[in-house]
Amino acid sequence: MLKGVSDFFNQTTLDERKIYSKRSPLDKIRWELNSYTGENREYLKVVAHPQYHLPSKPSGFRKNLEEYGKDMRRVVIGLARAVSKTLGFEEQFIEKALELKSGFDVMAMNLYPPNAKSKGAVGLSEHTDPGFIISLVQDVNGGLQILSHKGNWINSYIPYHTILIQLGDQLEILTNGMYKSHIHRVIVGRNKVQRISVVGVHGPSLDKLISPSTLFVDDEHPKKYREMTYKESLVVNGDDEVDVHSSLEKARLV
Ligand SMILES: O=C(O)CCC(=O)C(=O)O
Ligand SMILES: [Fe+2]
Repeated sequence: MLKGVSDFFNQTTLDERKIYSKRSPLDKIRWELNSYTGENREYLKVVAHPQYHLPSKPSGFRKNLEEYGKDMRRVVIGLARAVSKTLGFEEQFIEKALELKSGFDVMAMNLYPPNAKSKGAVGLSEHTDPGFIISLVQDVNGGLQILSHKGNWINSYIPYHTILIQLGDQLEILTNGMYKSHIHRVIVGRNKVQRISVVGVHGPSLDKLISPSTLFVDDEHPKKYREMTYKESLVVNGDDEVDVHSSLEKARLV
């Protein structure tokens, strides 16, 4: 799958990729190249569920990604059940609360240049991701940092053939802040070679209203987030659904 993504970036011309630049807020495929001090990243984001949208070139790319997407959905449902059980609730708790069966998934394929070709040290500035959970695979190690609860940046080490799972905004909202959406960033300052990551943002159904579950709210733990559909939360800052940008700050009540 990573080879397919690498072929997309390395075996197509810039003009072939530019076809997927922003055309409309309803785009299902979005490409962008950012090269400035705040961001050094080329990316392709595609809607992956309920329906998969993928460029037809290069050959093999589509098939590999579809297969990975299908397998990841099984992992996501499995994790939803495991987390529900860990919380002491019925197995279907998260699946139902987020309507994951018709969940909105986006796959972001990111290419970061080697440091010799980047403008500054930042690949992607600090942010959280929307959704229930976020899956991440990469071709070479280096760059992704996660903010610890003590406020230190931790370099992530992801062993080869491993999928890193991060928590997303809607899990934080559903649990009224018990689980925190991970703050992370990408640093390219020491990267000798280019790095590719494939990030799956696995979210609720677009029309599902997401708010803190009553199971997490009581006199000692007042409601910390306002209610919004997943779609509203994705577009409230003027972004498009396919951009999958966080709006957690807008949802916060306290
Ligand atoms: O490339 C990475 O390691 C992280 C990318 C990321 O955070 C994102 O696409 O939201
Ligand atoms: Fe992210």
